[in-house]
Amino acid sequence: MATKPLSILSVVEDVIQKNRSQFDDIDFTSNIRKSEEASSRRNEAAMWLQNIVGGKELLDEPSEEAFRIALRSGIILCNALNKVQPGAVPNVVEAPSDIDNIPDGAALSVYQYFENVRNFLVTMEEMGLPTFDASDLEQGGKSSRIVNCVLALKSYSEWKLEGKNGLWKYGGSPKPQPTIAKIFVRKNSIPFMKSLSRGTASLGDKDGSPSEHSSSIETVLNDAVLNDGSEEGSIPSLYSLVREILHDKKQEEIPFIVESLLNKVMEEFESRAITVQQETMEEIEDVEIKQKQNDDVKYHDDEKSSMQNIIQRQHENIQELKMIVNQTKAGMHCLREKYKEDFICLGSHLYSLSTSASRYQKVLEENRKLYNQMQDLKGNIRVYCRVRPLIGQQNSCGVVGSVEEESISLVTSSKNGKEVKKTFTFNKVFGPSATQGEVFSDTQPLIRSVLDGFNVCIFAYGQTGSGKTHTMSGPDNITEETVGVNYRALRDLFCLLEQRKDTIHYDISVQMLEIYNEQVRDLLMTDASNKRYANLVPVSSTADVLNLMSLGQKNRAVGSTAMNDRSSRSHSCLTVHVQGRELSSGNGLRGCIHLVDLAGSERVDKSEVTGDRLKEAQHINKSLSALGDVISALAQKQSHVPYRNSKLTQLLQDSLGGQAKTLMFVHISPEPEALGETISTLKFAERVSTIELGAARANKESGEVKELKEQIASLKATIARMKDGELEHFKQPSNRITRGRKLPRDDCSSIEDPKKDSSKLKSRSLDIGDIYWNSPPWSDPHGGVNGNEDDKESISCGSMYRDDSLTTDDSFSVQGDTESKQSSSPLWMATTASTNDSDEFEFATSVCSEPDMNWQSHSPKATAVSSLSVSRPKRSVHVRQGKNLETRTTIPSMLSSSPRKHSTLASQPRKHSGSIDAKRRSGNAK
Ligand SMILES: Nc1ncnc2c1ncn2[C@@H]1O[C@H](COP(=O)(O)OP(=O)(O)OP(=O)(O)O)[C@@H](O)[C@H]1O
Repeated sequence: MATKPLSILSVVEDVIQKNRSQFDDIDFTSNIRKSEEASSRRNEAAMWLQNIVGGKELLDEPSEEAFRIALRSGIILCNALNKVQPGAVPNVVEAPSDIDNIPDGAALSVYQYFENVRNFLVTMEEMGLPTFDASDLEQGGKSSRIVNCVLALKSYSEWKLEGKNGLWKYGGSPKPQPTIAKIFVRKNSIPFMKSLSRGTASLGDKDGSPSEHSSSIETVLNDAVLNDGSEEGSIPSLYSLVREILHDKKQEEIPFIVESLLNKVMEEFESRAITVQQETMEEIEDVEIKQKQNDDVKYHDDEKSSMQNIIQRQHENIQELKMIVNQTKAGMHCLREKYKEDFICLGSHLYSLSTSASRYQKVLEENRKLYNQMQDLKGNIRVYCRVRPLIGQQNSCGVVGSVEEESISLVTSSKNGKEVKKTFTFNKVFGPSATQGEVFSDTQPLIRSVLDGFNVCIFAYGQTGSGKTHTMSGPDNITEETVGVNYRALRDLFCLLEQRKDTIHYDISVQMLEIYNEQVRDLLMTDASNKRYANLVPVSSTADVLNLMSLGQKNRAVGSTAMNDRSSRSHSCLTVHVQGRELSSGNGLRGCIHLVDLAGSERVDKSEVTGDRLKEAQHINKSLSALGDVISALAQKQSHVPYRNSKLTQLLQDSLGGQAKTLMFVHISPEPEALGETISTLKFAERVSTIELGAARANKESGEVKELKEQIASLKATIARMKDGELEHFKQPSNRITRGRKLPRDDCSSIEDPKKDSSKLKSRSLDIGDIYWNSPPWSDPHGGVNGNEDDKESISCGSMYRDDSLTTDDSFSVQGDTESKQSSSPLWMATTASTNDSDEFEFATSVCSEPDMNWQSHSPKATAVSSLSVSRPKRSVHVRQGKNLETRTTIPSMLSSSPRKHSTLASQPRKHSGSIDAKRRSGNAK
């Protein structure tokens, strides 16, 4: 849009050009009306002044000239102002007293003129009321401004009279309200108006020729040009235009034409200014938009560049990360290689470690072997002698002359009264002052053997009151120092067990039996109704064993005799069964230790007893005599060892043969009156100590053998199930395949009920069925020593299995069905049983627990060590040359075989026939 230049000259020129014709047709009627309006206003002002001030200076309707002259002195104006606003002009210079004589129009003194008018105008201006120029009072034609001023004061006065306060706003002024455009125009208004004023004044000249008018207009235009400062070149055309308009106009028309022209110029100028302003605003907006767009572009550019920077940085980061990943990969590769090497290294270390471990195992095994070989070299039957102190005679040694490491001398008097010294040699001799600990220290190695799978028997032998119970159990008031071999042995057992727990797992069970008058009784029995089964109680600590021992002691039959009121007339046997499994190989081993406190060995005639006590003593002597027979048979390498002659030898069978290690504590009393018994005891003991059996063997079986056995057992079970009828046959008591032998009926009937409750101890009762199905076989690489049938029958490892040839209908029965027995796996048992002929008591131990089925299926060689009827190669029994052969004959009660009570078993064919029976028959034939 083309914007017209905003210069006064161009505006004036344009206005003149546009309104040229209009200036020619000015309506003078309106001019007249305006003139009338002006005179009316003047009259109103004059009237108001006259009313408020009074006086006669002002006429009712004064002419413009008269109005001006009346007000020239400023007195009326100041007085009127003081009336409206009292004290507004404090000092009003009054007119001289002869003012009436002063001609009209005569000039007042300069002082009056200046002072009053000035004060009036200043005050009016301060009050915010319209004013006029002081010169307006001097020149004609300007009364309208003076009139306006007076009417404004009047209006103010009326506003005040209405009781209003605050800022008064003049509403009656013909002045238009200022606008933006007018403000803009008013910039040049003062000189412009002055020019107009001057122009008007010049137009008012009487001469009033157009050239003079033109000259006035020219002056106005010149002022405008000078103030505008532009378009100097257009002045001539503007002059000619103005002249053209005014040259034919009358004098009185010119002000109106000029006023009209100026109004139009003002309007045009305002509209143009607004337009220019709008255009300027639009331009500014355009510029701003462009600026903004530029800014946006710049922002986008900046953003783009920052994004590019970010991308660049990220790219660099990615590169860096790639580098790190590559480095990490390389590191990982190195690490993997290193780990591989480490693994290989570790593997080789592990291999060497495992090799070392297996070597260590071998060394350990070798160590065990050597250890037990060393024990073997000491002899499998060892005899320790212990001398009891003289009771009540601390300083006397009685008949004991001297006690050496391995020998003891007795001082006796001969027939001729001379003192004779008799010396006896043993593996070890403990004097009266030997402590319980010292006695046990030489027993300790045997305990270790038990955990290595050997059978051990420690028994205390000696006459009543010689200290057997003291050695085995301890005195009545037991302390840590005085506890006997039993407790110490078990404590050691558990100690070793703990040490070996990383290599071998052990299960320990305890059995406690008593043989009284050739009757076997379970000392751990808590249930009186169940007399036929001996308890085998699992234990896990010495405390458990102590509790059991205490229960056993309570159950044990104790009576008094003339010689020792605390004497026990029964044999008691504490048996500890050990079953171990090597954790590495799975190989199993079994061992057991019998701790036997024998009844007193004194002769009946010295016991001075009769009746029941005599019977007890006879039984005791009989069983000890049977023990002597067995030992004698072993010493003389007899083909037949009469284990079956007493319950005691049956019980200890496994510990008296070549399989076991035996330790006999021989106790002697130092009292002179016991000399005879002492000598007999020592002779017997010395004889025993000369026996040297073959090397003992551990009860071990390899994992492979064990596995095969399990398979066989499983197959047998299947066969048994298939052949149900046959199984039923086995279930019949009369047909049951068992091993054992008959015992007198009263053995069982005489069993006493302890009626003791030991509910704290968990025990389990075992029966023959357990053995039948589950007991592991006993293998003997050496085979048997006895070739004849008696031996086959009598070979026992401390157990007596019922022979089916001996069983009768009222014998013990298998508890539960046979298959169910497979689920329980007891290894050892003791049972009581009865037959038609007599009651029987049977007890079994680990070493004789092979089931008959297994036993039958084994080859003779493999099963040679099975308890009953498998022939064994002859073992070497060496009898050391004793110093005194007389020993053999001086203990008739022990060494001379009492009439052997051969079991009918030997001559009776066994019902569970097979190779075993065939062998037996062939043995009989020999
Ligand atoms: N080495 C010893 N030191 C101190 N006292 C002992 C010793 N040996 C035994 N006695 C004491 O001698 C007495 C008899 O001992 P003990 O009862 O052990 O004999 P025993 O051989 O078991 O008799 P019995 O055959 O009648 O059972 C007890 O009072 C016991 O304390």
